[in-house]
Amino acid sequence: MLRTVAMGMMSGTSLDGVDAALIASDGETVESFGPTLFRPYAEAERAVLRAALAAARSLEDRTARPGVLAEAEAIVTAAHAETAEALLGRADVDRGRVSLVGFHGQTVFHAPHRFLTVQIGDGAALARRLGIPVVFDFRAADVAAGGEGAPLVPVYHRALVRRAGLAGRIAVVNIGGVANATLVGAEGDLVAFDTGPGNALIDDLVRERTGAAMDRGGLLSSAGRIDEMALSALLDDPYFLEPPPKSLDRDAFSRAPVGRLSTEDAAATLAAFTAHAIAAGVAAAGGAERIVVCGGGAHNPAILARLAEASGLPVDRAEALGWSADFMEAQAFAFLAVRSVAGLPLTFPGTTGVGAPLSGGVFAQP
Ligand SMILES: Nc1ncnc2c1ncn2[C@@H]1O[C@H](COP(=O)(O)OP(=O)(O)OP(=O)(O)O)[C@@H](O)[C@H]1O
Ligand SMILES: CC(=O)N[C@H]1[C@@H]2OC[C@@H](O2)[C@@H](O)[C@@H]1O[C@H](C)C(=O)O
Repeated sequence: MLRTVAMGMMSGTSLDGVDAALIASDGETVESFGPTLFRPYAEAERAVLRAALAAARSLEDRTARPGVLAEAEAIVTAAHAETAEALLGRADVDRGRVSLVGFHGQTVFHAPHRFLTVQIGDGAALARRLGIPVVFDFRAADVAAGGEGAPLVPVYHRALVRRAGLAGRIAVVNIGGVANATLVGAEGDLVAFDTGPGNALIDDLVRERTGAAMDRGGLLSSAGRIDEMALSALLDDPYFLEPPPKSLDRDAFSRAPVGRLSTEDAAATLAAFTAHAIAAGVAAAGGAERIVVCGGGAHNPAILARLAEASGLPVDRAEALGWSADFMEAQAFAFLAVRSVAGLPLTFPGTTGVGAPLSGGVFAQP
């Protein structure tokens, strides 16, 4: 099949900013990885996005943009246009060769059992502004067909595992705001699901207690002691008993059990919560020979150490395999855009619970 140079852009549940990455791919394999760019949200933009997340909880219609949601959508579209322009303008990028953009947008609400998943961001406006076709609204078709609408990245994880020629069953784990795992079997069979919290609870705790956006380098999580009672209370949630496929909204868990702990102990306990939920999820899904970690949580040594301990498995960061921990999702949406245009499936019974492999995404011409 013909290869496309595509740009993928992701604004994840942690609300940290826009990740953009270029890849060359035919939608089956990844020929090469290109330059990447991260554009953080300004604190004022992030405040509007947080307000939009709260407002979106009462949405009944996924296309409605009442009040702050319209403002947030304009911010998301503008931030992505700016990021794409900046990446396309770089000296190491040949703008004329980039022929497709995959635009995830920003999830503001995810309730697939109510047939509702809401990603804000105007794909048609982005296509016009960039003069490049854009694929967006990747989750809607899967949810409409009865799937979870997430995770979508597993088919990209499989392409990377095949490309690296890894043997055995591999767990690729993304620790973003929420954490998700893809188990890639030796035959390429896929089981995927959101494991539980990623960094969102830690981010919210640290913002409230210190004003910082994150526990950078895991310094607080590493300095604290895990409160086992609080950890048990956190893990005592029916979500962890549900079989995969399953997916989560960013704000599915409460951090009330760590409310009385010092900031360090609370952060350590929340890091352990993330790690234990991943380890338990991987084990319940049949286990793996190794775990490869990507997403921002790969920068938190307390999460990685607890994950190795709780799973008893070798845990590597994506970089150990030559993959990008920070831009894997952006690359994935480039890959998914190419698959969408080719009519290839994005989701599978094992990844979202959809009845049969299904393509998705909405195509916008400039
Ligand atoms: N240097 C760092 N030290 C510690 N934590 C970090 C570091 N860099 C990023 N993180 C954590 O990772 C988060 C961002 O991760 P990432 O970009 O993978 O999430 P996302 O893509 O927004 O979310 P999701 O995958 O759920 O959609 C930050 O909010 C922060 O908690
Ligand atoms: C609804 C939604 O946006 N979910 C995100 C979120 O962040 C991580 C996890 O929860 C995953 O399910 C998904 O993102 C990645 C990119 C995915 O779809 O694979």
